Amino acid sequence: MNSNLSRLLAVAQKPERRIIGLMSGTSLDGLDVALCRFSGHGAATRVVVEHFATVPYSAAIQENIRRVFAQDTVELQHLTLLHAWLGTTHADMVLQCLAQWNVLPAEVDAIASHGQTVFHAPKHQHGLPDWPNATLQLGDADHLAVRTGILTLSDFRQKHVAAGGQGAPLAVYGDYLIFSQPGEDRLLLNLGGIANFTYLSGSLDAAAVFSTDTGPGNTLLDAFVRELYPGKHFDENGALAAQGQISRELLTALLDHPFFAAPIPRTTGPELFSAAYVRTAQHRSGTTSLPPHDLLATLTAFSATSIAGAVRQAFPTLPALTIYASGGGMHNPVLMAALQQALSSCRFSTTAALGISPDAKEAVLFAILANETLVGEALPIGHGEQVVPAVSLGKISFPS
Ligand SMILES: Nc1ncnc2c1ncn2[C@@H]1O[C@H](COP(=O)(O)OP(=O)(O)OP(=O)(O)O)[C@@H](O)[C@H]1O
Ligand SMILES: CC(=O)N[C@H]1[C@@H]2OC[C@@H](O2)[C@@H](O)[C@@H]1O[C@H](C)C(=O)O
Repeated sequence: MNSNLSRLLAVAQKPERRIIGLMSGTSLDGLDVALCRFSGHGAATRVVVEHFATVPYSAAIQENIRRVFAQDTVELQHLTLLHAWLGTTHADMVLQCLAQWNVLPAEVDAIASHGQTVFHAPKHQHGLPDWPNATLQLGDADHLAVRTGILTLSDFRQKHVAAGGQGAPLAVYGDYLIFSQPGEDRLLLNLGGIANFTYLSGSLDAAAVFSTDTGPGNTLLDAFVRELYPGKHFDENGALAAQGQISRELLTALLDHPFFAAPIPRTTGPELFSAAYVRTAQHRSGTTSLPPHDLLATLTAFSATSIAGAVRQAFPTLPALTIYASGGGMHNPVLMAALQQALSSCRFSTTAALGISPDAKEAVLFAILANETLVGEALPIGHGEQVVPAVSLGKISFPS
C-alpha cells in the first residue's frame, strides 16, 4: 500500500490519537493551540486536553492579515504570499509549543488547522443571486505538514458549503459529540469576534440540535477600542464600557438590519459588522458625536441584545436552558451582566464546568472534527431548515 495511505490507516486504527487543534479567529489575537488526546469517535468520543496555549500574533502578523481581512479589494500578490507564509508561521508556532511541552512532533498523530478566515461570504451577505455561499481561510496546510512532519487536516469549511451549508458555525459537530447531556437543555455560547451558539437537547435528540451565528461578539468593541484608545486592543474587563451610558437611539439603529430577522441558522462576519456599519447607524440615529465610553457601552449592549434576540427567536417561550459560555467575551463582565439580564430565566456557566477550558474550546473543536474525519462516520444532526450537512470535513495533507 502507498506509504501515506498506510500511515493514515495506522492513525485511524490506533486506540488513542494525539491531535493538535489550531484556531485563529476573527479577533486576530493569536493562534490557539490545543494538544488533545482522543479515544473513540462519534458519541463515544473521549477527549483530554493535554496542553493549551495561545501564541500571540505580533503586530506585524496582525498587520499582514488586516491588509486582506474582510476587505473588498486586496493586492493579489499579498494574498498569495500570505497563504504560504501563514502556513509556515503556524507550523513554527506549533513547533514552538511542542518544544515548550517536551513533546516530539513524531508523538503527534495529526494537526487540525482551521486557518485564518479572511473573507466569509454567505449568500445573504454577498447578495449576488447567481453565486454560492463561500468562505476563505488562509494558511496552507501542505506547508504545515511538510514543516512539522505531522499529518495535517485543514480547510474544514469548504465541504460544509459544498454540502449546502454556509461554512459556519462548525462548532455544532463537536459540541454535539462532547457536550450533550441527558436531562439538560444546553446552549453552548461562544463569545468570539462573532458570537454563535449551539443548542443541545436534554433528550439527546440529534434532530433537535442546531447552531447559528448571532452577530457581533467582540469584533466591534475591539475595532473601536483600537481606534479611540491608541495602544489598547480590547476593552479589558469591560472597564471602558462600564463608564458609559447606553444610547438607545444608536442601539435601535444598530439592531435595524435584516440579518437579525433572517431565519436561523445564519452566519456572518466582520465583512458586515464593521466600523462602517456602526458609523452608518450613528448617522441614521444622529449619534455621531457620542462620547467614546457611551459608544462602547452601546456596542456592548448591541452584542448582548443581538445574542439574546437570537436565543429568543429560536425559543420564543424560553425553556430552562443552561448556557455554557466560552470565548474571549466571557471575560468581559459588562457583556456577561447584560446577557444575564436579557436572559434572566437561563442558568449561566462556562465550558470549564464541562471539563474544557473556555479559551481552548474552539481549537479543541477542530481537533474533534479531524478525529471524526480520520475514524468516525458522518453525523446526521438537525432537521429541516436547520439540518447540519452530514459529511466528513477537512482536506488531508501528507508531510511527504
Ligand atoms: N479580560 C477581558 N475583558 C474583556 N474582553 C476580553 C478579555 N479577554 C478577552 N477578551 C475579548 O476576547 C477577544 C478574543 O476572543 P477569542 O479569542 O474568543 O476570539 P476569536 O477566537 O478570535 O473569535 P471568533 O470565535 O469570532 O473566531 C479579545 O479580542 C477581546 O475582545
Ligand atoms: C467563517 C468563520 O471563520 N466563522 C467563525 C467566526 O468566529 C465565530 C463565528 O464566526 C463562527 O461562525 C466561526 O467559527 C466557529 C469556530 C465555528 O465555525 O463554529
